[in-house]
Amino acid sequence: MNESFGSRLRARLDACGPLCVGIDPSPALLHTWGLDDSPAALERFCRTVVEAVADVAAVVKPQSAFFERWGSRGIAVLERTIADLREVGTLVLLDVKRGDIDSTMAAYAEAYLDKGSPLAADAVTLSPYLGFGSLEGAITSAMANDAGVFVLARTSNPEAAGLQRPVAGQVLAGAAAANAGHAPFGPVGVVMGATLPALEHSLDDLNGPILAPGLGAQGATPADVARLFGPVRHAVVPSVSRAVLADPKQVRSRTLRYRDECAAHLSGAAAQK
Ligand SMILES: O=c1ccn([C@@H]2O[C@H](COP(=O)(O)O)[C@@H](O)[C@H]2O)c(=O)[nH]1
Repeated sequence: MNESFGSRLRARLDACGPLCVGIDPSPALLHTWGLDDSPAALERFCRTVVEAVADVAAVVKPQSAFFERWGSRGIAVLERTIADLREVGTLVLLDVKRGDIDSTMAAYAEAYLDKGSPLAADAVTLSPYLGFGSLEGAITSAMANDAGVFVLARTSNPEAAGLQRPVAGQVLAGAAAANAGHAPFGPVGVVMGATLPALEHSLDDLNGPILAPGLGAQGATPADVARLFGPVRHAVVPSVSRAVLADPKQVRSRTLRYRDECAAHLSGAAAQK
């Protein structure tokens, strides 16, 4: 695999439409599915989701926390889930929100981005709160491995606003600088919630993808995605977890509905421009 993450993401968005589906096997969802809270149930949950969405979601985003809570047995399920998805060509964005200093950050990059690692994903989420520069090694590693990173800029949770608002511009500027000259996207995406009341920064110069979580359970709608991200509709990847995972029999149909509604609203935003 020698194609950059940006090229692979572009191809996948063009082929499958603009949706990221989260795999969030929380105790509550396992219970709703009639499963016990165990690593075996975790595996069954993941296999069901992979079978339902792997060919229709551009990106699948396992939430690492729900695997980590089972220690090595949960991590083993995460490894298999990542491998199953990548084998069929679905892009895997591992939601781990890591961020640290030099050699520690390098170890995280090795764990999640190095092609040879058992946990290697196509991209990971990173936290920039030790300084955007602390992520440099991970960005270099992402490029070397044809992988990507998504840096938290303005997250979907309401309590983030006070902390993130003053620094989001720096995060976006750092991402744009790292992406300069790359086509069709650079390797550095950003996370901007679909729940935001408004975008306070332009994303025109980002030249990278935008993960927009918050659809469904957190209250954002496909119309919100188009309202916020219409001007960068080619680069936005709205993300939904609980709203498609709530019923094991409806994971695929709900995924298709969210995907098609997002695509329709985003193309409507194009028509209005
Ligand atoms: O800003 C952010 C960044 C990450 N998340 C994660 O996405 C999913 C959202 O799940 P829903 O069920 O669709 O609400 C979850 O794993 C979060 O940790 C986010 O919500 N917001």
